[in-house]
Amino acid sequence: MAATPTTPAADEAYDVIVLGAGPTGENLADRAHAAGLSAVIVESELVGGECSYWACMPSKALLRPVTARSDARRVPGLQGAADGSLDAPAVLTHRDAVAAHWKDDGQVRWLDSAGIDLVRGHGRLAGPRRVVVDDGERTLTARHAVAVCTGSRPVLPPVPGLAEARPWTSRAATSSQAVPGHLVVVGGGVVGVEMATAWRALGASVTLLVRGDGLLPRMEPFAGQLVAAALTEAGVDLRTGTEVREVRREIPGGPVTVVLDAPGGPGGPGGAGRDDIVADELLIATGRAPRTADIGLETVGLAPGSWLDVDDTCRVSGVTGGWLYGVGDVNHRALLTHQGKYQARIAGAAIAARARGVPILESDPWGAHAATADTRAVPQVVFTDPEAASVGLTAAAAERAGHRFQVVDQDLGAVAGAFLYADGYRGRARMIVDLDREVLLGATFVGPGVSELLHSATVAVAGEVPIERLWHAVPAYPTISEVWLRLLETYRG
Ligand SMILES: Cc1cc2nc3c(=O)[nH]c(=O)nc-3n(C[C@H](O)[C@H](O)[C@H](O)COP(=O)(O)OP(=O)(O)OC[C@H]3O[C@@H](n4cnc5c(N)ncnc54)[C@H](O)[C@@H]3O)c2cc1C
Ligand SMILES: NC(=O)c1ccc[n+]([C@@H]2O[C@H](COP(=O)([O-])OP(=O)(O)OC[C@H]3O[C@@H](n4cnc5c(N)ncnc54)[C@H](O)[C@@H]3O)[C@@H](O)[C@H]2O)c1
Repeated sequence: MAATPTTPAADEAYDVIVLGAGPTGENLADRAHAAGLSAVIVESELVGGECSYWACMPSKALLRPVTARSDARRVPGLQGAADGSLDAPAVLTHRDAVAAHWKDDGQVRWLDSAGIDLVRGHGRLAGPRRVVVDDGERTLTARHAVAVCTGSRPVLPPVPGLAEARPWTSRAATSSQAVPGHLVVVGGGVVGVEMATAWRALGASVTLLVRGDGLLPRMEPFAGQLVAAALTEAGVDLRTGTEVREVRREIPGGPVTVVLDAPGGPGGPGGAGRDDIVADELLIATGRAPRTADIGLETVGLAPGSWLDVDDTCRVSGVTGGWLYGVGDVNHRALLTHQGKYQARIAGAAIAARARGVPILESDPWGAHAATADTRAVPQVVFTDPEAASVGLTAAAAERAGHRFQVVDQDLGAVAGAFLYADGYRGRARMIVDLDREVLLGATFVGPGVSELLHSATVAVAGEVPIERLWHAVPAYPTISEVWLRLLETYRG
């Protein structure tokens, strides 16, 4: 019997099509809509993206009880109240609520209220300004722009047996319903240290394997050192200079054997060697890759699977007609929710200006149409215990960039506010001063409660506030912010 011919659905036209409803895509669609453009978002999983369900929000829900308990333990009079272990089931239940039980009704309601259309399904480019959803079920065309906001996914290094062992990646590490007895974490970056902190405090034995000589290699070295000391004190078995050579898991869901190339002799193939670790679970936290392998990049002359190379308006380079944008993780400028949302505001404004035919965009650094902060003033908080917070350049990055600069350090524990915040407060602050322009290039704070201190530094770095004016920004006494005064006093002599 002949198949019934189907009529192809007519193209649906919008001013802007957004691929991916993570924090970046939502904000881009919102900006476009606020500028009077029609916008549709295509989403293959949950509206809200990685951040809401398997990244920022659930991970911070797991970490908040850890830092709250530590803070309480360091305040005289409260120690007894905060003794004992965390109530793991209560923490996991709260985490489930923070992740909205992996349902996106609330975010869909927000899209509705914002006047943004939603198409569920996998979106792919099909030539200039066209997107097909779920292999042609629907075809969308864009009058002005298509914005790829498809984010990133975890990378598994090419270790024999690793993929077959089905290790945890960030999704399982933020959504697991049970605490593993023994968790091995590979990678000493942000995901590795945050998840080692959380699962250790929830009761797991944790082994953290790092191939370099320290943690958090993109931050000032003292950040990794202080976090490493605290993790070790908390009972984490931290092993640096260690490579994973092979992984074996004979029974799905059963124990996993991690074979190491560690100093002191590798374990042999077959049986368990001296340095092998047998654990209940293995988390791989070794970085991210773009989610661009299957989005039709080849139909517009780009290489599938690549990070999208963009200009400061987030427009993708090398695409005729300039209608394609790459915003958020997918452009690899700064893999952080707040930076993706910032880029979305900038790109949304640029798309709207171009749609209106504005002849010259404000595309100089710090202009309305130029993403600038995502390369020059990126704030990041690592929510470990102690917290590590930084913005702008480290000393090493300032050196590489050829600046003439001075490093100014301060013991955070010596500040009155810190002394009151916690008994035996341990922490450190550093600012990097540009000696030619007398402004801050960067700042780093490590210690309990420093996350809320970071925005002051972000304002100073992004605003290029002259040191002589910062001298008049008087921190309230007795707060941890008084570290600013100590840093400036040290610098001015
Ligand atoms: C464990 C962890 C913790 C983190 N914690 C923080 C933190 O505390 N603070 C912070 O700032 N950042 C944090 N991040 C980083 C943050 O999660 C990302 O920077 C952020 O989610 C990027 O947003 P995005 O919108 O670019 O991409 P995503 O959030 O990844 O969203 C992309 C969306 O696109 C959809 N999609 C992909 N392909 C298609 C397609 N072909 N068709 C339709 N839809 C598609 C996906 O389903 C997804 O919903 C963390 C990351 C991890 C892994
Ligand atoms: N609090 C936050 O802001 C937060 C939290 C989590 C994640 N994130 C973002 O998510 C992104 C991903 O985080 P991540 O920790 O996966 O990546 P990352 O790039 O921060 O760290 C990955 C680490 O793994 C190491 N590594 C790479 N290959 C390895 C291998 N084969 N064996 C052992 N180690 C290896 C790297 O040297 C690096 O130190 C980051 O860019 C981060 O900004 C942010």
